[in-house]
Amino acid sequence: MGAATWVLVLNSGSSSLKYQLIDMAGADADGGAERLASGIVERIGEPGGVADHGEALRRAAGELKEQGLGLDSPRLAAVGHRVVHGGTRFTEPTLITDDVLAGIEDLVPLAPLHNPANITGIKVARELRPDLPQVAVFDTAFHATLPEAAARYAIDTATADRYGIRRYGFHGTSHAYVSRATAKLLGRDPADVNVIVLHLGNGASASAVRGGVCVDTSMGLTPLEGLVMGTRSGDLDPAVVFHLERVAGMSTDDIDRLLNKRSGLLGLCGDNDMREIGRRMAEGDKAAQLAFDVYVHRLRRYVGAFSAVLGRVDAITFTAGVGENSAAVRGAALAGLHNLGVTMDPVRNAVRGHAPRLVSADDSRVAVAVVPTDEELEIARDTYALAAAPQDG
Ligand SMILES: Nc1ncnc2c1ncn2[C@@H]1O[C@H](COP(=O)(O)OP(=O)(O)O)[C@@H](O)[C@H]1O
Ligand SMILES: CC(=O)OP(=O)(O)O
Ligand SMILES: [Mg+2]
Repeated sequence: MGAATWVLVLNSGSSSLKYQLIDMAGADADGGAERLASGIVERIGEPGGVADHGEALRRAAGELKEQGLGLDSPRLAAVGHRVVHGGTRFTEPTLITDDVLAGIEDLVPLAPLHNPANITGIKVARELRPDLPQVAVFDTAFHATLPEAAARYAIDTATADRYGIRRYGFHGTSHAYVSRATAKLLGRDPADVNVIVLHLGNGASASAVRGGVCVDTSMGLTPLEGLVMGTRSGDLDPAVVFHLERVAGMSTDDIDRLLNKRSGLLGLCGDNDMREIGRRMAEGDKAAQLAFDVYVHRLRRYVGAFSAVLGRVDAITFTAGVGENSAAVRGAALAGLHNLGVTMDPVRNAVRGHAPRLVSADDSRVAVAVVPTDEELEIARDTYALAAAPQDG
């Protein structure tokens, strides 16, 4: 029988559970981890779907068992959980104790769509394998290095400090993984490379990474700020909220739902999937075109802003569902930015692929890259390093 080198990674979203079982036996900084199984349980809490994240995890466990990879296996070393909000308390991967779990529960008001699902995943995994180390890997952790000038909102300091109001940033495992992978693609040491990472999935965020250290990011107190997303508005004048309260008579919860669930691409054109928007644009659909234009305009603003924040930019990297797959978004976001040293290669940009690749012209001062993200592998590495790797000495 082999040693316990498997890590189960759970990535609970607001209505889905993604899981992967990864064997870390041969893993090093450059790869070697082996994906044994992966799956997704979708439509959690929706008609026709499973009831909650607890049931989703039991279903995932059943699917693994059918493949001969049951969670009762002695090869399983630890469970790694994506936890979206770590607040100021959790800035490193953390072994989950009762006290840590209580700390994650305290952060629910800052991430009401995300942290409750993560907490259910932790509780059910502990029930299934109480003997195993469980590790929380926080979306916010990579952004803990933000300088105060970038992390502070310009509001009354006492109020901000009392209520923990500051920029936390999210998608940190993705920004960390992709910025390192970009340096590797360029054949350079991450410590010497400045990268703007554009993580464009359902949730979307940009970050500015200087020498491997995050110095700015577009998401804020919650994952609502910044870029236009599938269903979230991203940046807007905070007075929009007061206006909707006073003039439209909407409640705080109504506005929360509006901005998180009925805005972004969906709010602008009725579709939140960039593939469908592309099809509609090809048919001359004006609403779809406007949604695309607003999305891209916001992206360009952040590219410009983070170019100024970094001073010297070595690479701009696209990742996640839209970033990895939409040549149209990449092309439009970076068109005509020669003054910033960016020249795309339209042919390279149009080629589909699954490997990290360059899509800029050879004479572009700033490299433009597409790098598939792998949040699960990053979480598995953090989990294994903390809980399961053979200790020296
Ligand atoms: N071929 C494609 N072309 C354009 N957009 C795509 C394509 N495939 C996926 N997407 C976009 O990626 C989004 C999902 O991204 P993903 O990173 O998987 O999201 P998340 O992990 O946040 O759920 C979809 O909503 C869709 O807009
Ligand atoms: C933090 C966040 O926005 O996550 P997701 O993209 O999974 O919704
Ligand atoms: Mg994602």
